[in-house]
Amino acid sequence: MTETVTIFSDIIHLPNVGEKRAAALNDLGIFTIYDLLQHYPFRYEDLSVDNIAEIEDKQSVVLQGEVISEPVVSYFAYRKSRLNFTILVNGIPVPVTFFNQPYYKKQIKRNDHIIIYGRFDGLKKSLVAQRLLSSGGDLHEDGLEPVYPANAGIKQGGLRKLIKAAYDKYHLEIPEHVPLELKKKYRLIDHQEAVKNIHFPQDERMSQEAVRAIKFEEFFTFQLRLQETKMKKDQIDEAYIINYDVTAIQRFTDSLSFEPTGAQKRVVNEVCVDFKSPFRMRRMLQGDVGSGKTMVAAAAVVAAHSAGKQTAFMVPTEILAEQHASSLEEMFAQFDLSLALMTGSTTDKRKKEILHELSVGTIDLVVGTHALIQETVNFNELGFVIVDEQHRFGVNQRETLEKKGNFTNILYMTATPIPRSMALTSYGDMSMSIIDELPKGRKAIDTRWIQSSDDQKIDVLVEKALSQDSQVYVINALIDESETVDLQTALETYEKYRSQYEPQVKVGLLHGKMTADEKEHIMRAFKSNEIQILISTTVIEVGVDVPNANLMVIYDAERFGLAQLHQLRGRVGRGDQEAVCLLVGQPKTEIGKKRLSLMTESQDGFYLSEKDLELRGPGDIFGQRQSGLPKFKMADIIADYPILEVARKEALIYIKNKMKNTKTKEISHENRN
Ligand SMILES: Nc1ncnc2c1ncn2[C@@H]1O[C@H](COP(=O)(O)OP(=O)(O)OP(=O)(O)O)[C@@H](O)[C@H]1O
Repeated sequence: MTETVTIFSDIIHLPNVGEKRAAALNDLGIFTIYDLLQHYPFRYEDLSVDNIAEIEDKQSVVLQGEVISEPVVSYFAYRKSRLNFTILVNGIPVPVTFFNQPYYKKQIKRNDHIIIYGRFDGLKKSLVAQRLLSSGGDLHEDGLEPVYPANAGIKQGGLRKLIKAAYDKYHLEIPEHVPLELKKKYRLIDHQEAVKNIHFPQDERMSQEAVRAIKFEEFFTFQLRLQETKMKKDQIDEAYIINYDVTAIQRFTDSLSFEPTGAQKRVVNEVCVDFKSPFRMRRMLQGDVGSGKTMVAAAAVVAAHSAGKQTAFMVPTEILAEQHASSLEEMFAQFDLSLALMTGSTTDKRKKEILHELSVGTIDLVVGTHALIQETVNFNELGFVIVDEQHRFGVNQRETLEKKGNFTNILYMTATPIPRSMALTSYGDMSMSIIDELPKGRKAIDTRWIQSSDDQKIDVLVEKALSQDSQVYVINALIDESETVDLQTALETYEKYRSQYEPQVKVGLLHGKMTADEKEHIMRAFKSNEIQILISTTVIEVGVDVPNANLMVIYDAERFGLAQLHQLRGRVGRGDQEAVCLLVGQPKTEIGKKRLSLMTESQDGFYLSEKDLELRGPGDIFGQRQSGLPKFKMADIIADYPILEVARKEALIYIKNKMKNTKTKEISHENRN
């Protein structure tokens, strides 16, 4: 039985596509026939005939004229050839040369009317021709010719022919996702029409209309998917309700040594509203560096506890787990709330105790690494899960933890401010909470930028910090993706600082080639002030808290993104002393300069992450693959943000209406029964 070929079938089913061509197409990201139709041009060549009176020197032109001399082929060098003849264009004779295309001689005859494309020499009034567009009785299609991303295995001409063939045969199967009323509202052409016009436009206006419709379609379908997942996950069930005691939260906030900021109070409230609702909470908490996320998490733990629910708090590394456990312990000092820490280093004996206590419910909160997702871990009444730096865990790991409870509410936290546009697109299926306010009295980190590695200036700062018993971070840039090169640079810096400062102070080295244990060991030594100067590559932890470190020197700062520099800078100034961050870098581009001067001007992570996105583009921030950002074929999250906003709003309305209609139908169905 032969398989029915549809627009979604493998590209190999198209005529003129063999294994080799299919492989070349695959390299361009084209796997199905529909992928091929969505392989959009990145520019157009204008193939309408030019007026010879208006053309300029070195311009690509299309000329139409009569051949007035016999075409002659002459050979030179090794297999090189020239085909020469003259055409008469509006009464002006124009000498034409085709290089290395002797075969055109057969198609071009004296007295023919032809149309050719090439580069015009204004001085000599001659044309170096590249293509014959029409000769004899051939029809020349006026208009714009698409130029596609291509490769050695499949070139422009081949792609154009394949796309044309695919369109002719399968255009009726091109899916339409945008509802008619939206197309009317935003004056969008049909998707099928748009695909046609993007590949075969008659003029610029048509191609622009196509681009607009395709971008909307891409964002709209993406948002529909996102919202649908959200709805599915938000199934109503009373079992999700956490009936907390509001006075417990009040007692907790009263017991703190500080007054929560407005943003902290607002976010605690947002979590509480979710707790009381019969939907599963899936909330992402974004907080700027040092904005006090831990307090918010703690208040939520107190709320869950007051309703008799246990909490699991998962973080990516042992150091962070220890850090969180100790600051939470401090916050719960006046509370009857039992906390345990469970990591890979927990002894077997202690682990056994914890496992037992978790299963009988005498531990209210367990903070830990992925040790928490082991099969042996069972809870008595797990109702709340917190995942810190969630992007560092796989989806499976997160789900395994969530499934350890029956109806768990989930709070994800991240210390990397995500620009609004990115957050909406990547995490649109979660609710979002933002802490964009720093605790009162927090001093700005004195951020300076020096152009060259002026050792003297750096030395003065390092010596000053050491004389005040402060500790120092020295960060080396990520030179390239290979850790080997990074390591080399870090090693050189390490040797330099050692020879300069040891044995009076101890210099430590941290890099990505170390095992997790070695890294933890060094970080611990730095935390406990056994090491005073820490030389590190970018492996230094997000969220690491060493309040005694008040100077950070960042070499080759121009190689970092703004968001990353901001994260790094946030490692200092966590105590009550003045902190300095010294950026050493000589950016070669204007953008590079702008980035470093922005760092000296702003301490606001959300502002900087937006700027970073503007300056670098989304792919550059973390590398497209790591960022988890969806890639669109035509639309661009940054440049087309206004369209994204509209598409998101409309997708939401569309889904809500759909749900309403389904309900109405169910009700009228019940009535009939
Ligand atoms: N409202 C507040 N007023 C004063 N100090 C606060 C307030 N909230 C939190 N803090 C203190 O600020 C410090 C930073 O808080 P926390 O560790 O929760 O920050 P964070 O959001 O996790 O930051 P990072 O992501 O940089 O680690 C802690 O020492 C905490 O006790």
